[in-house]
Amino acid sequence: MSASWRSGSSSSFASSALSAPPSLPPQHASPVDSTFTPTSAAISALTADPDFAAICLLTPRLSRKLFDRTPNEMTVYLGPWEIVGANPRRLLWQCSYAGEVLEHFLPSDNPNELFPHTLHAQHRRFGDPREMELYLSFLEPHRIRYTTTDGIVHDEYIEVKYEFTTVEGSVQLQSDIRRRDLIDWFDADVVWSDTHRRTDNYGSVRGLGTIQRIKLWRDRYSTFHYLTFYANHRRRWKEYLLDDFDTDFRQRDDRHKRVQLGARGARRGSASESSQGRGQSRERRFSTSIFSRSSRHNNPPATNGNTASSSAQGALDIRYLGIQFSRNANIQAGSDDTRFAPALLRVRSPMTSKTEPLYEFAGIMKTIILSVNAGSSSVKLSVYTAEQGQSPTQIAEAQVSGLTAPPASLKYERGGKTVVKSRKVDDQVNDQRDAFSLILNTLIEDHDLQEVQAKHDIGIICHRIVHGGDYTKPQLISDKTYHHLENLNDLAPLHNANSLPIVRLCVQDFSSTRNVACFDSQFHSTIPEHIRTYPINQDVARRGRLRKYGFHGISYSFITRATAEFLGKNPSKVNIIALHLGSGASACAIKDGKSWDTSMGLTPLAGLPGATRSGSVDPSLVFHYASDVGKLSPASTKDLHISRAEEILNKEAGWKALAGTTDFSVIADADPSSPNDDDDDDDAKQKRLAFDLLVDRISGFVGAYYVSLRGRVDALVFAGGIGERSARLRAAVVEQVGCLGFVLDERVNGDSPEGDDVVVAVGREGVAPRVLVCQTDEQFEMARNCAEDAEFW
Ligand SMILES: Nc1ncnc2c1ncn2[C@@H]1O[C@H](COP(=O)(O)OP(=O)(O)O)[C@@H](O)[C@H]1O
Ligand SMILES: CC(=O)OP(=O)(O)O
Ligand SMILES: [Mg+2]
Repeated sequence: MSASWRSGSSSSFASSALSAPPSLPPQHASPVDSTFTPTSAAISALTADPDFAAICLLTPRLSRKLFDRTPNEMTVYLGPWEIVGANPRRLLWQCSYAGEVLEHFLPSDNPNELFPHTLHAQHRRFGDPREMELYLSFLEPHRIRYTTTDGIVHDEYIEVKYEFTTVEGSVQLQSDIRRRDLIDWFDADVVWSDTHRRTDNYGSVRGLGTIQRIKLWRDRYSTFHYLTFYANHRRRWKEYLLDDFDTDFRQRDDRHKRVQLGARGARRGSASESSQGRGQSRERRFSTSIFSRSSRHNNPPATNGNTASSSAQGALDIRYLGIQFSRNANIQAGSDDTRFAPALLRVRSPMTSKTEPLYEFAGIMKTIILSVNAGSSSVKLSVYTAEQGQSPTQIAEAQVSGLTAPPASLKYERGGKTVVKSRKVDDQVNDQRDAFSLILNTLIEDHDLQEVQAKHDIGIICHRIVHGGDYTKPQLISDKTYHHLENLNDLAPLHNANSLPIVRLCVQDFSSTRNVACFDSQFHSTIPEHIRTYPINQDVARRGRLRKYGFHGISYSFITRATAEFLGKNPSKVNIIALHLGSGASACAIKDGKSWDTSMGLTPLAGLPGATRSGSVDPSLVFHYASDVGKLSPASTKDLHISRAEEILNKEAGWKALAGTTDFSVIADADPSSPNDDDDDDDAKQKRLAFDLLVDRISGFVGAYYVSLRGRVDALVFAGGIGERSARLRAAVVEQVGCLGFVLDERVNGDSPEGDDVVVAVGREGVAPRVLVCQTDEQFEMARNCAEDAEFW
C-alpha cells in the first residue's frame, strides 16, 4: 500500500495540530530519520498540517513489529488527531484513506498519569537538540488498533514511537494528552536527590535519573508548573510541582551547570519536620530554589488549582533535587544562543525562540559541610553552612585533643559560644576514630544546632588526608579512590592510618553524603624537581615513588591566602617563609604563592622535630639504635604495617623523648632559672634542651629558605598550636634569625592572637620583612575547597 496525500481541511477531526505552521515540504513524505529506532519502532507520525493532512508513515523497517504477523508491510500516514472517550481514553488518528483509522488507547484516563518520553540530546550527538522532540515514545506498551475498510488489521499492545515532521506538532500532542502545556525542556546528565546519590559506591554515575530530558509543563487550568522526568533506576516517572520548591531568586553562575531544588514542605515520614509549617520554610536546610519565572510570567500560582498539586507525585519525598546539566558541544563559548543549552541556564523557549528568557534557573545550592582534621594528637571537626561557589560559614567546631598526652579532652563551641569547655573523655576515646564518633554524637545530640539533627543533614564531609601521593586536588571518595588511599598508607602509615578509619565509617554510615579527601601533600605539587628529588638511584625512586611530597599543605594554602590578604597583595605574588608548628612541625618556602620547598619529605618524619617525631636525623642512626629496628614493630597490624625503626622515630622521639611531655606549652613555659631541687633542675634542663633544639632547627630552615628565596621574603609567618600560642618560641626564633632583618615587637608578641583576627603582625612596624602570626584553619580551607568545586555538589 502506498502513501498518499490528503487534504486535512476536509477532515472532520478536531485537531489542535491544525494551528501548526502550514508547511510540509515534500521530503517529509519519507521517514524523518530511519536511525531513530534501532529496535522495534511501530509508528512514525509526520504530524498534522492544516493544508495537507498529516501523514502517518509506517516504513517497512519501522513497522515490522506492528505488522510482523501480516504478510503486507505498509506505510500509513497519520492525519490530525482527536482525543475521545473515557475509560478508555483514546487518541484517534485520521489516516490517508476513508475508513482508515488508527486508535491509540491511552493507558490511563487521568491525563496527568501519561508521560510522553523524549530522548536526551546526547542520544543523537550531532543533531539539533530541539529536534529530539520529533521522536516521541512511551516507555510502557500501549494498545494500538489499526482499522481499514477491510476491518481490524492490527490490535495489540506495542511500544509506541511517533516520529513527527514538526516539533510544534509533537509539543501539541504531548500537551493535549497530558492536558498540560509542555513549555520547555532541559537535558540533564544526572538527576539526584538527598536520598539518591549521584554516584554509586564505585564512582559510576547513577542518581535518580541519568541522561534525562526533563520537561516543564504548565497546567491548562491553573498556573501550576510541573517538572517531569523518568527515574530510570526505579523505572518510574516523577512529577514535581515547582511551587513545592523554595522560590528565592538568585542568578546562577553559568559555569556550574548544576542546580539544586530545595523542597520546602516537610519530608514525608519525618516527624520532627512535619511539625514545621510552611511559613518556617526559609529556615530550613537546603532552602534553595531553582526556577523563577521571568518578569513576563510572574503571576503567582493559583491557589485554587484543581488536581494539580495532588497529582504531583512524590513532590515532598525528597529534601532536594539536584540536576546536573549536559555540556552542549554545539554551543560555542560566549555564544548567547541559550535555547538548546539548558546548561547555560537562561532558557528561552525552544518553541517560540523568544529573545526574552521564558524561564530562568536560579538557585543557591546550600548544604552542610563537615570538615574533619585527624591530626597526630587531635581530631578537629568544624561544621559549616555552605553555598556552592561561596566561602563557607562556620556554625560549630569541636575537638578532642590530647590523644598522645592523656587525658584526652573534648571542647565544643556553637556559634562562637562555648558549649563544652574541656571535658575529660578518656573512657570513651582510644583513637582518632573514637574521637570522631564522639564529636559527631555531640553535634547530633545538641538540639540547638538545628542544622545538624541527623546524619543525612550533612551534604559533604571533607577529610584531611595527610599523604595524597600524586593527587594535586581534592578527590571525591569512591571505592577506587579509597583503595588508592589505602595503598598510600605505605608511604605514611602513621598518618593516613588515623584518617582512613574515619573515612570508612563515613562512607558506610552516611549514605546520602559525599565524602571528599583533601590532601596535605597537594599544595606541594609545585615543588621543583631539583628540590623534590632525592639523590638516589632514579629508577628505584620512580618505581617506589620516592621523593619529597611535603605536608601541612592545607594549612599552608590557608596561610598563603590569609597573609596575602593581610599584606594587601595578590596571593600569586607573595613570598613567605611559613612555619606550621604543632604536634607535627614543618617549615615551607612559598614563592609567588606556591610551595617552593618544605621541610617534610617522603613522610612527615623529615625536617623539624615534633611532639613524638625525631625530625631529620642521620639516616644511619637507626642502624646504631638497636639491632632489631628493621623488623616489624609489635604494634604492626594489617592496616598499620610499620617497622620498629619507624615506630621509634615517629612515636618515641621528639620532645616527648627529650622532655617527657608532648605538651609543648609545658616546655615553653618551664623556667630553668628557678629550679626547686635537683630533680626539677634536670627536668628543667631537658625542657630547655627541647626548646633550644626546636628553635635551632626552625631557624636553620628559615635561613635556608631565605637564601632559597633569594632574600625576597614578604613575611615570616608563625602558625599551628605552638606557632600561634607560644610567644616565647616566636621571640627565640626571631631573635636567632634577626640577622636576616626580622625584628619582633615584644609588646605585641606577648599577646597571642585570639578572636577574629586571622593574621596579626608581631614584628616591629615599618620593618620589612614582616613577622606575622596566622591562626591557620585547615578545616576551613578544606570546606572552602569543597564549596568552590562544583564537582563535589
Ligand atoms: N600555649 C601554648 N604554648 C605552647 N604550645 C602550645 C600551647 N598551646 C598548645 N600548644 C601545643 O600545640 C600543639 C598542638 O598543635 P596543633 O597544631 O593543634 O596540633 P596537631 O598537630 O594535633 O594538629 C601541642 O603540642 C600543644 O602542646
Ligand atoms: C603532617 C602532620 O604532621 O600533621 P599533624 O601536625 O596534624 O600531625
Ligand atoms: Mg595539625
